[in-house]
Amino acid sequence: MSSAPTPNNPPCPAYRCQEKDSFAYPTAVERWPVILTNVIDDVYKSYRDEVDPQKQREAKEIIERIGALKYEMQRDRPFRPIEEDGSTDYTTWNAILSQDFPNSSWFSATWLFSECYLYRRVRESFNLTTTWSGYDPFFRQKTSTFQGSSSAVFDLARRFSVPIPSQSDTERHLWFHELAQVCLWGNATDLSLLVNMTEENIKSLQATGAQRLEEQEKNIIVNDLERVWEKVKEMKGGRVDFVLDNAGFELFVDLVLADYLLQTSAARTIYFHCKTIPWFVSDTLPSDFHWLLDSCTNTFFSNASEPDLASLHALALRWKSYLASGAFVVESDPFWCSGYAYWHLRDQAPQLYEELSGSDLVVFKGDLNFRKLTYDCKWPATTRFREAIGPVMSTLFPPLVSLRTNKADVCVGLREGKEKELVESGEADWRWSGKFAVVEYSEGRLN
Ligand SMILES: O=P(O)(O)OC[C@H]1O[C@](O)(CO)[C@@H](O)[C@@H]1O
Repeated sequence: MSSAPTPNNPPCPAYRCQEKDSFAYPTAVERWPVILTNVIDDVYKSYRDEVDPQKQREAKEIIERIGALKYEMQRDRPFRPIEEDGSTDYTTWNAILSQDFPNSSWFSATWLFSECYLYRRVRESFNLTTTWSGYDPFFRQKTSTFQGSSSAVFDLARRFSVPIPSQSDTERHLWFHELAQVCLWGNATDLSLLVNMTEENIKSLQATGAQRLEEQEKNIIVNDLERVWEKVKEMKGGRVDFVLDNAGFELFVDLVLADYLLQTSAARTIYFHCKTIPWFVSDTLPSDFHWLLDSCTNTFFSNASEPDLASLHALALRWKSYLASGAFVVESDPFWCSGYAYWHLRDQAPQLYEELSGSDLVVFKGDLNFRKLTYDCKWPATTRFREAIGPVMSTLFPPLVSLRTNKADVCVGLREGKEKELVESGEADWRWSGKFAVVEYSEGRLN
């Protein structure tokens, strides 16, 4: 590699929305317009009964701005700077725009950057108002999808509401494998992709039973789970960090795994890293985290049976007690909502990097985190994960694992011949169909 990678010049050629054979293209052409239209519909629903004239006027302004954004994006106009919108990060955005994307437009820039910029522009539309600046236009969708996940939520609550009895090493091993897989497949159901999925499709992806997990295990095309277990089984009262992805069901299963790590004393503290602004539709904000705990103890799932509700309440009360005792810590940092790949974590967010350096294991959930770890570029699929996450993350950072269902082109870590097998077995869209997953581990800093 001749020079250090930069956002518009990753270590391998970038995926760009203008490339019709990449998932970037349908994402920009078909999915982004739907997502923006849904934002408009949501604001409309929220303001139509509003009596405050300022709120009404500002809602109309937001709708106009999102309409203009959609027009600009669909016609591949050049990027413009983020307005001074009262946020702390607009200068960082404008610096990257002028340094790295001075002549770029929506389809010519890297897919990773364009998509992050899209969500930052949505936020700008709200930030520029007085009465809507804290509003999350995706909250309604997040809550209704969580409501639709109730059968998997209660399956898990019935099993895990009671504290885990003491376990033999073999039992611990088996439980860890099962819960890590539940946590992995919880990523299959994110809202930006599920625009066209039926409730039945979603339920099948969320199935938590052992038999179903066993069937799905063959779809984990890179599986380092055993290496993760080797690390976890040695841990005693450590620190684990979850760089979260989606709110709702995915967060729920993250909490189940985190709870298991606490109860088995592998971890003493679990840090959850949330987004700072509404992001990729369903990503977790600190408010979503607290909302989830509340929705499991209030009347949100009011149609469930008494025993089911009692299980869920018991589980959520235990999680709340972890928050109160400091065993669960909720954090957020603007870096997670920047346009930078994680190759730049140390230089762009030194404090966050420093803090994460104290972790024993950092769990990166979901597709976008994987894209950012690997710089979202055209690595040969057999590239080693260590190489794709770059020198800092592979040799100076703590052990890390990415739990990701594949929803974008980039993929690394495959064994020789696997890609060919997938394509020949009729899975031409294996990179982004969401049917396959990877668990990729880096043992991190060289002591
Ligand atoms: O919630 P996740 O797993 O990060 O998925 C979001 C991803 O899904 C997609 O919407 C699929 O392309 C990507 O844009 C993004 O990387």
